[in-house]
Amino acid sequence: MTAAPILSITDVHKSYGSYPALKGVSLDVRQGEFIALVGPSGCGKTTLLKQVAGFEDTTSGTIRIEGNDMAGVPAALRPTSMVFQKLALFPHMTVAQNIGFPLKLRKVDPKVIAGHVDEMIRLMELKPEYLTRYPRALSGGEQQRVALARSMISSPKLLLLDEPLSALDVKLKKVLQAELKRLHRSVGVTFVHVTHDLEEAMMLADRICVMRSGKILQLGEPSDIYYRPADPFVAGFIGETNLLPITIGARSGDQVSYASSEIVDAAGSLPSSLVAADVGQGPALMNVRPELIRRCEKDAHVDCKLPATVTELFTKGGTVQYRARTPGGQELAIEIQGTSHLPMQLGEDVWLGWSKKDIWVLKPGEA
Ligand SMILES: Nc1ncnc2c1ncn2[C@@H]1O[C@H](COP(=O)(O)OP(=O)(O)OP(=O)(O)O)[C@@H](O)[C@H]1O
Repeated sequence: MTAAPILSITDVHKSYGSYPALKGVSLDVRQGEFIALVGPSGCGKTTLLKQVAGFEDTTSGTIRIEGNDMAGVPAALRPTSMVFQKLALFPHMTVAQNIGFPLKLRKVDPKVIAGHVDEMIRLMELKPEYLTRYPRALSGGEQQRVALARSMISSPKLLLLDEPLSALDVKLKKVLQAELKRLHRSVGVTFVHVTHDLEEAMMLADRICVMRSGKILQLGEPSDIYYRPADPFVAGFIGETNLLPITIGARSGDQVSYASSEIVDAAGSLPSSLVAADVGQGPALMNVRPELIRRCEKDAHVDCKLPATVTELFTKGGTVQYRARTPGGQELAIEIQGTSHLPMQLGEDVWLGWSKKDIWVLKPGEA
């Protein structure tokens, strides 16, 4: 990282009574970055946003924005703006009054406010005739755009988004996701976005931060998180996956030998670049995503293959999802794209193969 981070969170703890909601979180966010915070319900995502926004005092640790320690700085004086899942639009104010409210609080001249409101309306692609309407006369998606417009009007350095799209239907959500991405590109503001939707996180974020039980498990680019998860929990949380038990042997040059009771691999070794640094000799897990697995012939020249019986199949639009079981009892998930005929039938004995380039070997642990 060359430039100083716009947001620097160092060893932040937050307890509610005796309950530790954040247990030593450290995170640096670069200027203009789009960070997605993901993790199971209750892992501390909203709590972390609240500490950054200044809605709550941290129990210990430091939060710096543009290098300035935020300890004791009230929310209103922080260069942040937060958008909530449940809209906090004022029902008795028009759209224009709602959007302009943060500037009114700062006693900005009403004419100047009107100019900024017009700018925000254009930025959020809201129709000018909405300005005089009340929130109840807008759709859910339009209300969320008004909320975004209001959060942007005070030119925050950091926009904190707490699941702003989760209440919208799927179609509208897609539209607003594209809007968020466009907004982020056009304004250059740094976004920290909490979401339950992993596809949304993958699609929007420059880096994804995976949290669990008040801690950060992994921070990385979407492809890193997806293809090189830090542990079995991240691997399974970030999409369906297969974790196949293997035994790691000796390293020799850039290859690591391995053995498996089920996987047939003529080479019996893996490039060490596919093995996480903390994996030593002994038990490990080979992470193989469902979409990397294909049906193959028994004598096919593929990097890895194993026999299995198809136990379930679900057609899902352009893809077919299968479940299969190996003779050793390993359950496998397989996803095959865009076929008009079914490549495998229920109950069929098949061989399944994959190439090594997108696998990842990680240490066993709590999934
Ligand atoms: N004001 C509070 N008093 C007591 N406990 C709280 C308070 N706020 C949050 N918690 C607890 O802290 C933990 C973290 O909550 P938080 O809202 O940050 O989770 P989250 O990851 O945002 O969850 P979700 O995805 O469900 O929104 C939860 O167990 C929650 O019950």
